[in-house]
Amino acid sequence: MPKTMYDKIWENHVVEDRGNGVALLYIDRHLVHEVTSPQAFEGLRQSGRTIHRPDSIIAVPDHNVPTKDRHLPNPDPMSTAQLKALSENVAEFGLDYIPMDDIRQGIVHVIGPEQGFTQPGVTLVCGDSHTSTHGAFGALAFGIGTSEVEHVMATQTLQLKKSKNMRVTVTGELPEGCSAKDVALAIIGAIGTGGGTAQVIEYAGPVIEGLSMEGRMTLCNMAIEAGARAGLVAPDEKTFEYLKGRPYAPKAGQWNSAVSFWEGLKTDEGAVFDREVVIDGSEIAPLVTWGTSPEDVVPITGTVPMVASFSDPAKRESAEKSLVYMGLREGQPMTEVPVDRVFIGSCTNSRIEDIRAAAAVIKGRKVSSRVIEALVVPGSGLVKEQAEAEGLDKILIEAGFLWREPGCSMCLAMNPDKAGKGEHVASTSNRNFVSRQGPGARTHLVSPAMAAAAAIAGHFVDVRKF
Ligand SMILES: CC(C)[C@H](C(=O)O)[C@@H](O)C(=O)O
Ligand code: SF4
Repeated sequence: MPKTMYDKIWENHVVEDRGNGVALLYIDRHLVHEVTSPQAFEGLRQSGRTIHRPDSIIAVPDHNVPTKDRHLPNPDPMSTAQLKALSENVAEFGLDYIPMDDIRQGIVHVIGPEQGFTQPGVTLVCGDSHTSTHGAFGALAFGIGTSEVEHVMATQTLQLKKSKNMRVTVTGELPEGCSAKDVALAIIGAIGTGGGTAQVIEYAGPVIEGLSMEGRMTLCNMAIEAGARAGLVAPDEKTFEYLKGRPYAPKAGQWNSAVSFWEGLKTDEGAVFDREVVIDGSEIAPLVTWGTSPEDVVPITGTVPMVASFSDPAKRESAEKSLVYMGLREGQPMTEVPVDRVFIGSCTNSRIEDIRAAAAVIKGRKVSSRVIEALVVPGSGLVKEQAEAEGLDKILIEAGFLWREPGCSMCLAMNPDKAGKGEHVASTSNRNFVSRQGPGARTHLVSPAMAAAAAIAGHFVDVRKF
């Protein structure tokens, strides 16, 4: 019977079939950050257990790290405690660790692929919901809770229920001025934040094939915002090219056999998906969110929706609340929404391609005087180094942007980078929840090019006409 890529990876990892679609699955790789690991290490210590395969783990601090003045004491005692716990735990358990002052440090979902640790066909977990990012390489990658982190550390397995197969095909050609972020937002806008529940989404079609690895990561990163267990893209020449020569990638002697195994992972001709969604990529426009859920998207050419336009009463009620929180009025053109702060970063959009896209818009222009602060936070030290080698930092700094050290930063404000109450933030991150970027802050999700254009204009603007 023809199989999907998800079926194949699942079957390759079953240790024990427990019936009813439940199985004990072997976990190949595990990424660890400071927020969701302290209790897991503590649990191991208390039960006198060790880590089954220390070589399956890379640990890195990212959420709490300050993005400036790293030589000074961390102002937040909770962050300090978590960062200290991570460095002590990795030493005690003998794990690969990328400390804060290492050029390779960065957001866990940026550094995994960058180090070649993320590979096609593997099962990869992390105590973090955006682990779906790694599906861009054809890895079965998903977020787990802290108790599962401990379980994987101790046993290298997880008991899981198999998800359903869903395929989202994006046809046609992406219009000028649109990027992977707009594709991700368009999909969530179409299927909703519950659209992928209990499913693994395989992204396919010419638009997906045309995306770079960075773009595919942006797309899979947001699979979780559509409620999916994981996102997947079939590995191809771009995937192999990206991985070749990276520190953890297969070495010369094993490379060819790895590639032929990876080539066999793609979904077989005629495999049946439980659900198929087709989106016309040529209809996608640069998108902006107006509400407090990632599904609340409108094209930049559009207006804030009328509450009465939602047929579902629950959605009507939440739209009403969102508009009050966001300080927007029904029918307001999106280009009239002001921007007080700009954040270009996060595991969604902090890779070199994202910084290049922002710099291309910003070059020779100045950040609007109404913008309090415009931040660019590269996803890793290596991204930062590359951007600086290309002179992108200079373009950004000359325009009035702040150029920072890598980390999660204002994506979730677990560090000193926060937006103020009532401020509208043009943000390249993935969640626009209430107070996500600081108490009372109003997040609008956009692509890097759209965030850059908003910084210059001081309000949202169509980057295609900019
Ligand atoms: C802190 C962590 C548990 C959390 C997650 O799992 O996603 C964070 O990364 C986020 O983006 O909200
Ligand atoms: S950048 Fe944001 S979404 Fe990504 S791991 Fe960090 S906090 Fe979570």
